[in-house]
Amino acid sequence: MNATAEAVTSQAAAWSVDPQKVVMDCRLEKIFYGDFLAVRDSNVPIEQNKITGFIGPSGCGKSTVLRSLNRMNDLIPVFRFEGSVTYHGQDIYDKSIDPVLVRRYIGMVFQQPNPFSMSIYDNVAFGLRLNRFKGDMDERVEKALRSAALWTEVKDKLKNSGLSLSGGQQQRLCIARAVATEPDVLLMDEPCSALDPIATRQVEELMLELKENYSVALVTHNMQQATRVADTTAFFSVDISQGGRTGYLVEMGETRQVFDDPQAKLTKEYVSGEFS
Ligand SMILES: Nc1ncnc2c1ncn2[C@@H]1O[C@H](COP(=O)(O)OP(=O)(O)OP(=O)(O)O)[C@@H](O)[C@H]1O
Repeated sequence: MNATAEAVTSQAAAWSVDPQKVVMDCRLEKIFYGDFLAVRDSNVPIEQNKITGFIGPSGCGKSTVLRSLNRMNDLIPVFRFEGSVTYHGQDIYDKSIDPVLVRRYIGMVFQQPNPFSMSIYDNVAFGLRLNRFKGDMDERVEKALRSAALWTEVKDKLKNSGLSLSGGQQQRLCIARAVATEPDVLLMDEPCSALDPIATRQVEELMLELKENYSVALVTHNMQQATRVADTTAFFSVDISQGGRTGYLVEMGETRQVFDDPQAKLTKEYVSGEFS
């Protein structure tokens, strides 16, 4: 069986998900940058209150897929999307949908902690002000910082610059900023790659707490991290059979199954470290 046929079969065979628990139904048919087909044929359901991990070798399209889930790629002029991403029954790529509103409900945390050059308080309040939040700002800022497990460390220095924090604290500040507007889904693109092991562990523990209230999609290069935090894992690979380098979903399932009993040969080779 060739890689393409194997991928289609394994996706179908490995896993079935209860549609009632799917918060985002992502059917990614083709994603282009200009003429380059970056990702094809990947159905990636994101389940409610679970962490869905995306793993795979460099360049297989993990970040492209993640950024397609809240229309972040729209900011790239050559980006073109075919397929649908349905959030609570609404296709976010429908012409009538405002991408800014999409990002209000589907928030994002990036690889490099990127606090704005402003106070800790203002960093968290930023999105609320943008959305013309009329409620008690202090209360919401505190709530967001508590959700990001940062409150006790910063409560006495809220006027200090966000840039004065350590890398791990900055990343938790970015998580606080993302959750302040109370989104529904959090997209996290390698949120620990710039952090040391202690800060990584703190952010991982935070992710496990956050999934009580949010549905999380997580790109990670770190397979141990996927096994520690992801409920479900999607493994992507690169198809070079047509002369290009096109990413596609090989297999998706419960994390334990993907790592301990992979259905596809490619998944088995990847999780056992035979190729990276
Ligand atoms: N803005 C862009 N313009 C053109 N091509 C891009 C752009 N962003 C990504 N690509 C290409 O799309 C493909 C997938 O990239 P992507 O960053 O999504 O992969 P990835 O699996 O997240 O990689 P990594 O693990 O190295 O971060 C790569 O071939 C990359 O060069």
